[in-house]
Amino acid sequence: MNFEKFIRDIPDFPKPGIIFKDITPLLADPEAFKGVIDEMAEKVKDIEFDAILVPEARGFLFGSALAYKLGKKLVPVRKPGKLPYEVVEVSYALEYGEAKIQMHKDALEKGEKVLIVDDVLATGGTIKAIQTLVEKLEAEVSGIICLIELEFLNPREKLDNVRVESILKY
Ligand SMILES: O=P(O)(O)OC[C@H]1O[C@H](OP(=O)(O)OP(=O)(O)O)[C@H](O)[C@@H]1O
Ligand SMILES: Nc1ncnc2[nH]cnc12
Repeated sequence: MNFEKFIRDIPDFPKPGIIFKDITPLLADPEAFKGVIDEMAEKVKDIEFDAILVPEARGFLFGSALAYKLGKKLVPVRKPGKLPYEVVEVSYALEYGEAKIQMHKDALEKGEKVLIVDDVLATGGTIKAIQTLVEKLEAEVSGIICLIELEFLNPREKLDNVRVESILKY
C-alpha cells in the first residue's frame, strides 16, 4: 500500500524552516492506519522484545495499536509532570526545540528487551533519549520502528548498534 499520499506536508510548522509531516490524514483512513500497523508488525517479526515503549504523544497512536496486535507489554514515555509514580528523566534536543521525557522507575525489569515505536524519526534525539532511560533501568533496546524517517537529518548516526526500521523515508 502507498502510505505516502496520506502524509501531508505543512511548511513552517511549528517554526519557520520546518516542514512538518502531518500524519492525521493517515489516522483518518482506517485502511491506511491498519495497513501501517500490519506493516510494522511484519518488519519487527524477527526482533526479540518483551515491551513496546512509546513516546508521548504521537508514538502512543502507533505503539499501542502494535502492542495490542502483538500482545506485548506497553510502556508510556511522557513529558514531565504527567506520570504519577517515581520517574527516571532525561533532557534532549528536538528538530524544533528542547525537551525532557520521563518513564516510571519500575516500568522495565533488569535485562528486559524493548522495541521503541514512534511516528517520526527526525534528528533521532527522542529515541536516543529513550535509549538512555532504558539503560538507566538496566534494560536493553533491541529495535526501533517509525512510520517516517527523515533521512536528511541523519538520525541513524545517533543510533548505532541498534536495528532501525521505517516505512517511509524522506
Ligand atoms: O527524532 P527527533 O528529532 O527527536 O523528533 C521526533 C519526535 O518529534 C515528535 O514528537 P514531539 O516531541 O513533537 O511531540 P508530540 O508527539 O507530542 O507532538 C515526533 O512524534 C517524535 O517523537
Ligand atoms: N518534521 C517533522 N514533522 C513531524 N514531526 C516531527 N518531529 C520532528 N520533526 C518533525
